[in-house]
Amino acid sequence: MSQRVATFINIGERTNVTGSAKFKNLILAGDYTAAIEVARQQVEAGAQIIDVNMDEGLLDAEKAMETFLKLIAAEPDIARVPIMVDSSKWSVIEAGLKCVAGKAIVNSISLKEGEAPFIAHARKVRRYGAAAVIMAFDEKGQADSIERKVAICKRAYDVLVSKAGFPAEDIIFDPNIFAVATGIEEHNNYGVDFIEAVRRIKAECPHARISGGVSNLSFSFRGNEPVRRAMHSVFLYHAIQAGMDMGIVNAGQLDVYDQIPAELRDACEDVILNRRPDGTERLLELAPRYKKEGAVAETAEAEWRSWAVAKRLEHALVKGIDQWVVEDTEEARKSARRPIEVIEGPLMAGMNVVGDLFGAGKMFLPQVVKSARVMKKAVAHLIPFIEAEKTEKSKPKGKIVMATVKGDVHDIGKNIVGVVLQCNNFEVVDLGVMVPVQDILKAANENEANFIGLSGLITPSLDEMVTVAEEMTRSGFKIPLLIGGATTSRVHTALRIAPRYHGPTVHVLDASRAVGVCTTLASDTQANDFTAQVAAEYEEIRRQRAGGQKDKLATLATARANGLHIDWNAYEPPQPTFIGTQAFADYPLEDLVERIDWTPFFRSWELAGNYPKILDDPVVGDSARQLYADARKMLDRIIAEKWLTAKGALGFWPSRRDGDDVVLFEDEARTKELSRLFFLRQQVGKREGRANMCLADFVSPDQDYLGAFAVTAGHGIEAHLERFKAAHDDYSSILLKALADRLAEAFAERLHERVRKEFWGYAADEDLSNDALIREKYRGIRPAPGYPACPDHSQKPELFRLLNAGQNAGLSLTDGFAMLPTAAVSGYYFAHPQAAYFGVARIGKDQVEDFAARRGVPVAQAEKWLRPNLGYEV
Ligand SMILES: C[S@@+](CC[C@H](N)C(=O)[O-])C[C@H]1O[C@@H](n2cnc3c(N)ncnc32)[C@H](O)[C@@H]1O
Repeated sequence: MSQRVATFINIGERTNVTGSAKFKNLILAGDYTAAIEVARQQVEAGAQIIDVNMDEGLLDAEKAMETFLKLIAAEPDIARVPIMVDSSKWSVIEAGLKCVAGKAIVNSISLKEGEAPFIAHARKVRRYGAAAVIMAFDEKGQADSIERKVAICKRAYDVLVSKAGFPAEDIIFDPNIFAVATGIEEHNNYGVDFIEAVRRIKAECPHARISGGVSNLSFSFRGNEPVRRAMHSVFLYHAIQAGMDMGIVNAGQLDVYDQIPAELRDACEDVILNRRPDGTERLLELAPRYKKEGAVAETAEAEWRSWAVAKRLEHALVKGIDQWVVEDTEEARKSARRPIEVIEGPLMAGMNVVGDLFGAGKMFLPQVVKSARVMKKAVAHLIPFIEAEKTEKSKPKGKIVMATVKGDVHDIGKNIVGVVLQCNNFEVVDLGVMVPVQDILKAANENEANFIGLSGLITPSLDEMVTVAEEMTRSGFKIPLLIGGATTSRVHTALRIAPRYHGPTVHVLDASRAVGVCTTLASDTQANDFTAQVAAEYEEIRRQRAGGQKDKLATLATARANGLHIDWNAYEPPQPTFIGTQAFADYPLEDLVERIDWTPFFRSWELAGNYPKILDDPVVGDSARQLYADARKMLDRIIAEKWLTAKGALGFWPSRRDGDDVVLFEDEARTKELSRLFFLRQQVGKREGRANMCLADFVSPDQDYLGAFAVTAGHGIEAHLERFKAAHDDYSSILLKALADRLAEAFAERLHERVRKEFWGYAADEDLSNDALIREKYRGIRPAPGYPACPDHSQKPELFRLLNAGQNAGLSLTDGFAMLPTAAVSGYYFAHPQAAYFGVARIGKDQVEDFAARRGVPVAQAEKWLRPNLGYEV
């Protein structure tokens, strides 16, 4: 099969006014520029011949044919494929033939009006050196049975060869493909008739070729593209084996026969080969299920594998197919002067297409990451050759330490920038993702870096970048700081980051600018001018932004007076079933799967929309479905092969509120103080009747309880990340990280549910669906340090101490209070029915001083911890 498929010729059908409404409208509107693009797209999608038809009542078809073909002749990338001049009018065909420089194909002539005109037309075709499509048509009409198909073709063949001197190899028969599965019994054998006729015509008419308009076949399934594509693929699979040489078919829209789901493929086969009387009913029954399933495979594999190597590399990059990338890269390398040219040429060109599609919203992050995986594999193959080639002269232009900052796992942008810089002779020290500031500075020192590049995709990264800038200043760095990533901007860099760093700070818009910026900054002559110019631009941005008025904050005393006043006399605090902690050493992952909230999973890949609706989204649905299928597949393996271990701890303690603190005790008598948690209160002005909230307000000043938890699903992840790293597989790596995050969140959700029903037991009868759980329709909250109601991350060490999270859950904290393993969730449990989430937002200096005094730390330390919430400049 594959051998024959490789020689099968696709005839593009979109430049046909009778078949494409879009093309017709362009021609009617005289928009030939856009019409030519249609031809180009066809060729790019793999058409090896393009069929041009201008048979439209409102058109001067001869003129249109002439104009269009002349324009095409001037486009080398289109003109390289033969043109099929298609018309039912001989005058139009002749007008076309006059404009085609290379070998043309006439579509079509037939015995419809008898032998004499047929011979006359054939002779004329011959004079132009063209080939011709011969329709299986005679004086009696179209051939509809095997016998008539074969008989008419044989007769035409004999006439052409013996009477018109027509070369047999220039004869292309079209024995008519008719629609099957129409509900009319006579039509059931049409597929078989065509295939059988092909076999016999090939035997009886040596050297002649066979073609056909494939889309007719599936006419009854209009509107169901996936089923139509499957039918076409199955049909061609058999017809090509029988000897079909070419076909009018949308080349980019054929599924790979082997990849069609077996059930659908069998049903199509039953219909096309007329294998069972109820074939049509069965396919009709099945069809709706596949309507939304999308493409089985974008382009028939055999087809794109035959393209030129640069085109193949581009296709592999755009489609994220890594199967052949090493062999294609090797082929490109062999024909390149230097290995680096493969990167600078076809690979970068392919990545540019990816970048453009991504930018235009036609491609989404999961696909881009798959593309990056292809790129990485290609580059990994080339690196040894590039290294081997390096001479004394090619010293790196500079060294850059790059990192995705702490709190962020996204590194595609960074990786691409890294690749581009490496290709341009910069040395890249890539520290990976979630890199704490200390590690960045340490690496920069150790490597004597010339620049530091920070990347981030999520908003919290912006603050982390400010921290890095401050730390760089504190540590006396002077080297340029480059800021990049989707969430960053020139304005944020100018307003927040640049003022915190004493050296040059430059926002780099995208990978393509990175080389220019680094080259300029590495240049002895240009660096100073450039940094001065950027600094002046940023100063101007700051000047323009200055002066915006902010709401006035209430004093801490006023805010406290306006706190939430719960009637504690009317409340009986529920007693937990135990005091102290409980550990879960190996929580079953199976128990977590149904608690997974998939919506944030898609968001982490920048696919907007709620699960499960997102799977049917008209824009991102295809991407989302593909990603979801990959995720479920990996999740099954995570569980079956126990890639990850979930560990956690929870605890309950007698407690009491003390101002804005909550005091925890070892004993029910509340005499032995165990801990004190320091909460913050809203100070932004409130409307009448709205409280200035603080989490402490939800705890009784007499006798109450507070709970806490810390869970992770990240144990064991490293070995697998290493494995993916070795395979240059960022896609699987990020997928695994995202799934581990999901499992950790699901663990938190599941544990909270058990807390309410079992361990604290204040809602034993709760019975909520997963959807209701996700919407947090239950009593009580589990606020997490670092989130808006308790934005202070620095309370995490105390939380971890209380839970003995190190021993009980194998969890630790980085210097920046990020939890390790990364897939982790922690927080407090509040049980009061009025407990709700809120945001502390901006706070005043009076509260920061009060907070510092309560915690026994200098005000400056408190300001550092609370920086994102400070309502004043420091
Ligand atoms: C980040 S989402 C996580 C749940 C989501 N279903 C998931 O799987 O990703 C919600 C959690 O964030 C925390 N959270 C949300 N809003 C908060 C707030 N204002 N203050 C404190 N914590 C908050 C709580 O721990 C809450 O359970």
